[in-house]
Amino acid sequence: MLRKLPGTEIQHVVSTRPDTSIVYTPTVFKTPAILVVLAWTWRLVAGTAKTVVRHPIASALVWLGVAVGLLWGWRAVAGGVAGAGIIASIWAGVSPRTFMRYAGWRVVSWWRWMWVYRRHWGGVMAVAGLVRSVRGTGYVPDLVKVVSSAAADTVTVRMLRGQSLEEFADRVANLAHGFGADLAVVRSLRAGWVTLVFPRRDLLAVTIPARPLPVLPEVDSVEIGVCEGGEPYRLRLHGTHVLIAGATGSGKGSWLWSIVRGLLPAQAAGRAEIWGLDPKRMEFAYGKGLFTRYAATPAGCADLLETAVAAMQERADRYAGVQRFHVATRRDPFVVIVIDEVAFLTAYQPDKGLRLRITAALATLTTQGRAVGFSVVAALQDPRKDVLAIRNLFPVRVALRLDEPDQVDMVLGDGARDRGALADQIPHDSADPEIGAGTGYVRRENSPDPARVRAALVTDADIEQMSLRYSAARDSW
Ligand SMILES: Nc1ncnc2c1ncn2[C@@H]1O[C@H](COP(=O)(O)OP(=O)(O)OP(=O)(O)O)[C@@H](O)[C@H]1O
Repeated sequence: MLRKLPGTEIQHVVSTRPDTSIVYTPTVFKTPAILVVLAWTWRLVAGTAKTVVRHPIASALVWLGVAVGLLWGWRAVAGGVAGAGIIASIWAGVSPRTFMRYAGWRVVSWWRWMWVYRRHWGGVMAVAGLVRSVRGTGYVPDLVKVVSSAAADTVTVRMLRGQSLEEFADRVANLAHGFGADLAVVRSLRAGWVTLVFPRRDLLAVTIPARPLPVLPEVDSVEIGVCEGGEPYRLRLHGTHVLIAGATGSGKGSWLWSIVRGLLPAQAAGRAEIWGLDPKRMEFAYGKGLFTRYAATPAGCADLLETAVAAMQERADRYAGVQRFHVATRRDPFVVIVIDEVAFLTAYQPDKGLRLRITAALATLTTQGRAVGFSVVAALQDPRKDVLAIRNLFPVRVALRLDEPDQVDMVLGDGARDRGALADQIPHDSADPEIGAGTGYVRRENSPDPARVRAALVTDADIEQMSLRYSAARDSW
């Protein structure tokens, strides 16, 4: 083996153990001291400038402390720190919200940047396989910014040139464990940049009570629940169609009822109509007085869908050449057709004639309804294509808890699971059905990154209250 080594390198071989790669003694070049001093000075200046640019407030405080110390001595610095501490405590006591917003979270962000991320950055990147070596020099993705909130740390990273988002997405588990989080979500920011979100406290772990009924009639979007960061989550309805997929007990009902709840004031004002299709007779029957129209039998559902198609086409004829977009009015209300377990109507329906009628009506509504104010919201358990061939006609899709990892991309589109939509890992406990129920990932129309959200639970008591207030004793069925 040694004979095969080229030329003089044989002299430098220091290890030839069979279980390790060959190690050579390094060739030492004597660098002039002045070059070493210049290189270190340059690194110091560049590092300081970078720190000042990235952390202007913290840097200014440090410089201020140094200046005060030089001018008036360390007692003055200690007095200043104590004074600032007292002011901060009073501020935090009087208005904790503004204190955290303008000062507290900045300090937490800085601390976590330094203690959690900066300290372990190189090591975690190397172990996760995100460091690249080019001609013997190692390159590490650049940790640019950390923003902490009650819910999560959001870490902004500049990738190495030539690196892709997918490389980070493939290593979410390594990154999460490396930085002491339970999970990590990778989001694209812009070309060459990536955002890593490390949830710290799961704001979605608790059941969210039904959202307040809107004060004004709303049709564009309705408040469904809460986003991962704690902000309200609104689902757009007008001008789109929504597919909600989730295993049994995943909480599809809370999504459907939150949609109904959010539209009730608009329906009462005559600007919206909610049509309910309830083939299992389990979901909407309890509050069927809340729907403008309601059907439960397969034949009734087929008739209702065809009625919707006819109304949609009549509206499209009227609009042709006159108006291109729908505006919800009393004459032309926004019609939302809410369907529980659509597979009962499309795949499991034994009557082929009915199945074909229903599939054709659904395809027509989902391809032509958006512009004229007809939206379909459908829920189903099994997202396979043979169960709902037209699933791609739903621009907004929601993946609640799913049984298998493959189903995530079936619902949210290719690569969604790699981007952090771990719908197959949403917790479930048959002893406590509320655990994880209503939690899901949403792929929005304008972003490839899935968002984790949780719908509010609309209880039977909420439905009773809504019925008392809004049931207009409809006689349409
Ligand atoms: N958003 C939520 N928050 C907390 N608990 C919820 C939520 N949604 C549903 N649950 C709980 O989970 C249980 C199952 O919910 P739900 O019936 O809506 O599931 P599903 O997906 O419609 O199931 P199936 O397909 O079998 O009808 C409910 O009884 C309720 O206790």
